[in-house]
Amino acid sequence: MQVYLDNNATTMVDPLVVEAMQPFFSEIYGNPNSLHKFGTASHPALRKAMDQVYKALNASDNDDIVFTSCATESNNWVLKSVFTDHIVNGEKNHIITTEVEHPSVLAACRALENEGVKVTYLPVNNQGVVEPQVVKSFITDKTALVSVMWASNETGMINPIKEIGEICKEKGVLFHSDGVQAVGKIPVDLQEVHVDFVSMSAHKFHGPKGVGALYIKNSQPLSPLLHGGEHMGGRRSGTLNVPYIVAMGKAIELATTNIEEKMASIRAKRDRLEDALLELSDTFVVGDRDNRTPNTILISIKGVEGEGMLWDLNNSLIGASTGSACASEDLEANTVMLAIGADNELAHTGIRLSLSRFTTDEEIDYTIDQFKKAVFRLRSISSSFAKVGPTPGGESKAC
Ligand SMILES: Cc1ncc(COP(=O)(O)O)c(CN[C@@H](CS)C(=O)O)c1O
Repeated sequence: MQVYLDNNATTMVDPLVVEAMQPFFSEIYGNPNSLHKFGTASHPALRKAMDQVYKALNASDNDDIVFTSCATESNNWVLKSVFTDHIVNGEKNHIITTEVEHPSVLAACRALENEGVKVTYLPVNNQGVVEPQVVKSFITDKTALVSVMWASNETGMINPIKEIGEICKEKGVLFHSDGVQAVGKIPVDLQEVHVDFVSMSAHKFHGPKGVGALYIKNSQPLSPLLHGGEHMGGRRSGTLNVPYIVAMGKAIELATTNIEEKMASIRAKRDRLEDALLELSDTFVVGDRDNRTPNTILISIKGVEGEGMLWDLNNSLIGASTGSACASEDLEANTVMLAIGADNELAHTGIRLSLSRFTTDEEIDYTIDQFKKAVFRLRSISSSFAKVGPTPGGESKAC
């Protein structure tokens, strides 16, 4: 048996999505910007995909949704164009974000710091979420943008986006949320929550890699990141990737139809897995599961290096991660665990398990069995665990 539990890194493309893409490779393949029939033949499908995304997000007709190549592009677009539109002219000079954002936000912010922008990286609490009043306390009349991820790719913890949005609206500050780990996984209603910009990525909800989108509230101005053509109303140049846009529409429709039912089913499997793993001594899971995306567990196993655990699980054909795939090469401590106050040793023991709607009960049973065997094996050769020994009574909990 092989079990894929790294769905926060990327997901399998739903076979129904693959089917929806097919006609647009060799049958309806014209350039949508061409005026002839080969080009206009793709327009109905493009309109349908756009409608599917609007419906899934409950976006208003006054809002814009622009397809991009990925969420990394969407995140960079917001940050760099807010800089262009509101900071270069001297109107503002400050951006607020958090310490635990995805690298595509953090690296873009660091690039803007090199341009002289003042960036505040807010801390998170011991649950790994940022507190609205902390956001409010750092907003000044020079703040151009607040950027806070909707849900963490590492922990699944969900930030108080509605409350932060109300603060930003009251203060007249633009608000961006990296919605990659929320869209398609939990309800996102953009008429319920005030956010100016939301980034998303199809390969997180069973669409293909290489297509994402940016939601822009009230179609407000935002300078293009890419120039050179009137595509997407001049918002984002580049020939439309028709099969992938069609795929994103189908994928978001599948992911958000009966989403509560889908969430309940995934959550039940996740909770069963989490409860079983917490039976191991000296383990803890980051964040209260009631405020977490239904598919994610970030578990720390005292005395077991994350990378070692990954390889052991890999030998059992179980795919997991120690944190975001973008950081998988470095053997650094998990930054989110450091941010919530774990010490350096503990922060090296994090394992991220992320399920999907395709995860089966049999796969959960297999994972529980193999995970416990791996922990026993690795602890038996672990110098640190042997030295310390298990905590009497083996304190294990979600926190
Ligand atoms: C919150 C968040 N924001 C942006 C991205 C990037 O999405 P792209 O469409 O691939 O560019 C990701 C992708 N996180 C993967 C790969 S690093 C993970 O293992 O956590 C994300 O989780």
